Amino acid sequence: MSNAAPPRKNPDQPWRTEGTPDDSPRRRDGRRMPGKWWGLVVTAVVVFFLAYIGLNYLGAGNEPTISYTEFSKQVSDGNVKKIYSKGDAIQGQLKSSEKNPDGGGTYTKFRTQRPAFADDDLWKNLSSHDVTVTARPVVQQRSVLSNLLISLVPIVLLVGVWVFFVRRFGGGMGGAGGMLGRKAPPKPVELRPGTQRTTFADVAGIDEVKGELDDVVDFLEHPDAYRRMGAKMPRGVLLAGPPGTGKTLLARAVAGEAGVPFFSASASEFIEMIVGVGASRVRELFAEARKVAPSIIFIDEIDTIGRQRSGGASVSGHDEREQTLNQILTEMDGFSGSEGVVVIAATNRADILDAALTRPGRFDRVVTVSPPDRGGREAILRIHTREIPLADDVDLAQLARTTPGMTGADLANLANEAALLAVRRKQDKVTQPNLSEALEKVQLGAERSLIMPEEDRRRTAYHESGHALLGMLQPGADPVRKVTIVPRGRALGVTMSTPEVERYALSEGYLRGRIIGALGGMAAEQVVYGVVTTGAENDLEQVTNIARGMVARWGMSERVGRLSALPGDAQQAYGLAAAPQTLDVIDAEMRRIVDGCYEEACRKLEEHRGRLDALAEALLEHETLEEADAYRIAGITRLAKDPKA
Ligand SMILES: Nc1ncnc2c1ncn2[C@@H]1O[C@H](COP(=O)(O)OP(=O)(O)OP(=O)(O)O)[C@@H](O)[C@H]1O
Ligand SMILES: [Zn+2]
Repeated sequence: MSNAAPPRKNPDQPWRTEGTPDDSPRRRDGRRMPGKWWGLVVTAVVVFFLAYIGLNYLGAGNEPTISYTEFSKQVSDGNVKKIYSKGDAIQGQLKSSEKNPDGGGTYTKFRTQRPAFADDDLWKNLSSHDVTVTARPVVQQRSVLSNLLISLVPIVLLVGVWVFFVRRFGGGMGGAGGMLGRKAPPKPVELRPGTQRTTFADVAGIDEVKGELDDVVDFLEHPDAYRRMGAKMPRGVLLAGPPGTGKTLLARAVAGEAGVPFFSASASEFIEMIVGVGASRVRELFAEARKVAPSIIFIDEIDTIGRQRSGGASVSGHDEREQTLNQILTEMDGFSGSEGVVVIAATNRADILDAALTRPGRFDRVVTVSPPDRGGREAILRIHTREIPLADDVDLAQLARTTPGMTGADLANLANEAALLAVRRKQDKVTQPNLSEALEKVQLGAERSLIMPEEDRRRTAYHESGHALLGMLQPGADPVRKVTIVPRGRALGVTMSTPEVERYALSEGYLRGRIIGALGGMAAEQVVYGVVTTGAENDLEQVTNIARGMVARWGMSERVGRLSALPGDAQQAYGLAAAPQTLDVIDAEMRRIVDGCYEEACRKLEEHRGRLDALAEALLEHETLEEADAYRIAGITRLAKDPKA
C-alpha cells in the first residue's frame, strides 16, 4: 500500500528575525538555491557592461569620418554649416546632405582630421564661406545623461562587486586570510517581535511538548531571577521529530510567548556558502543575538552540519561542515549560562547527530515532537480553519478521525486546499465535501497525467489489486478505502486503507496483516507474471520498518526476546544500539517474518485468483474503485470492525 507522501511546504528560511515576512522561496527538498544571488549579480554586471559598450558605440557611430580633401571641397562648395574643432580634430555639420564618397549612404554630420602638413589657409576658407567655427572639445555628441552614466559605470561596478563580496563573504575571508578585508557590518535586524507574533495558542496537539518548553519561556522572561539564584538554564533545546510536526512553529511560539527577538537560520545555508564562511556567519549570528539578549536562535536542519563525524579522511566539504559545527559548539560553550540566549535546533534525523551536540551544556534537552493524535488533529484543524468560513455540515472531529498519521503541516495544507476549492467554485463557505476532496488530494498527491503503456497499466492494476485483495481478506485489517491506477505523486497506483478508529496498541496479528498487505503488490506480480518489477520499493520500505519494529522494539520475536534492541525515536538521540550479535539475530528474525508473510500472500492470491482478476479488470476499466465497489467486485462482505458502528 503505497501511501504517497502528502506534499507539504518544507520550511527553509534565510536567516531572519521574527517580524520579517516568512514567504521566502522554498524548494521541495528544503535547501535554498545558492545560485540565486550569484545569478542576480552576474546579470547586473552583464547588463551594465552591455549598456556601457552600447552607449560608447552609439555615441561614436553617428558621423562618418570623411577625408580632409572631401572636407575642404565641401567648405569650398559652401556646403558646411558649422564645425567644432579641438586641435586638429574636426567635427561638423553640412547644410545639405552629401553622398558619402567612401561608403554607402549620405551624411550631414561628419568628423575629420586636419593633417599636420596641411598648409592651406583653412581659417580664411571657412570664414569666407560663413561657417560657424566653435573651438570646443566636443569629441562625441552625447546627452548629459549618457555622459554621466558612462563615467559612472565603471565606478558603480567596482563598488558594487566590492560591496557584494564584503557583505557575503567578507567576514570569512577576513578570518581565513584577510584577502577581502574586514568582516562585514552586521545585518540590520528587526528586533521587535512582529505584530502578529506566534504564541502557544497557534500550536495545538503537542501539549506535553509545550509543557517542556514552559520553563524556557519563563527563563527568557525573567533571566535576572534565574541569575540571582545562580540557576543554570538549558542553553540548547533540540526539537526532534518528523517533518511538518511544528518544530519551527514551536520555536517561534517560544519567542512569541516570551516576547524576545527570534533569530532563525537554516544549517544548510551555512555550508552552502564558500569555504570558511559558515563559521564566521555563526559567530556573527551569535553576536547579534547576544547584543539583544534575552533572545532565541533557531537553527533548522541541524543534522546537515551536526551529523556524526566520520572516522576516515574528510573531504573539504566535510571540513567546512565541521568548522561550522565547532563554531556553534564553541559559541554555546562560551555562554556564561545566564546570558539569556537560548539556542533551539530542529532535526528530523536525531539518530545521526554527533554526540558532541547533545553533551551537557549544549543541546542537552531533547524534546521529541510527534505527529498529533486524533484530539490533536482536531485542535490543529480548528486553528487552521479559524479564518475560514465553514458551512454547518462541516465536522472537524470526523475529519480528524479519518486523518491518522497526518502532521500539522499536512492538516494546514488540507484546510487551505479546501478553501481554495470553495473559492474556485464560488461558494461563500467551505463545505464537508470540499474538505473530503481536499483530503483525497493531500493524501494522494496531485493527480498527474502520464501516458502509460497498456502493459504497464495492466501490471499496475494487478499490483494494486494484490494490495487491495489481501487488505480485504485479512481479518482485523484496516478497511480498503480506495484503489486507483491513476498515477499520483511518484506512485503509479495507490491503495489506501485507513483505520476506522485510531489504533494505539497494535497487535502482532494486525502487524502481520499489514506486512502481507504491503507485500500484496509484489506477490500479485509474482503470481500473475512470474517476475517482479521495481514498483515495490516503497512497499518493501514499509515492510522492513514494520518487521524491524516487531523484532527489535516490540518484543514480538522469541529469539530476540523482550528487548528494545534497536532504538526507537525517543532513544535515538542517545545513540542506543544493540550488540553486533544481536543485530545478526534481528536480521534473521526479520527475514523469517517477512518471508513467511510473502509466502502467505502468494498462497492467498493463488487461492483467490478469480477475485484478483476481477479486481484488476475493473481497475483497468474504471481506473479508480471506491471502498464499496472494491468489496462488491471482490465479492467480500466487509465486517464492521468499528466498535462504534
Ligand atoms: N502542532 C501544530 N499546530 C498548528 N499548526 C501546525 C502544527 N504543526 C505544524 N503546523 C502547521 O504546519 C506548518 C509547518 O510546520 P513547521 O514548519 O513548524 O514544521 P517543522 O516540524 O519545523 O518541519 P520541518 O522539519 O520540515 O522543518 C506550520 O507553519 C503550521 O502552519
Ligand atoms: Zn505497491
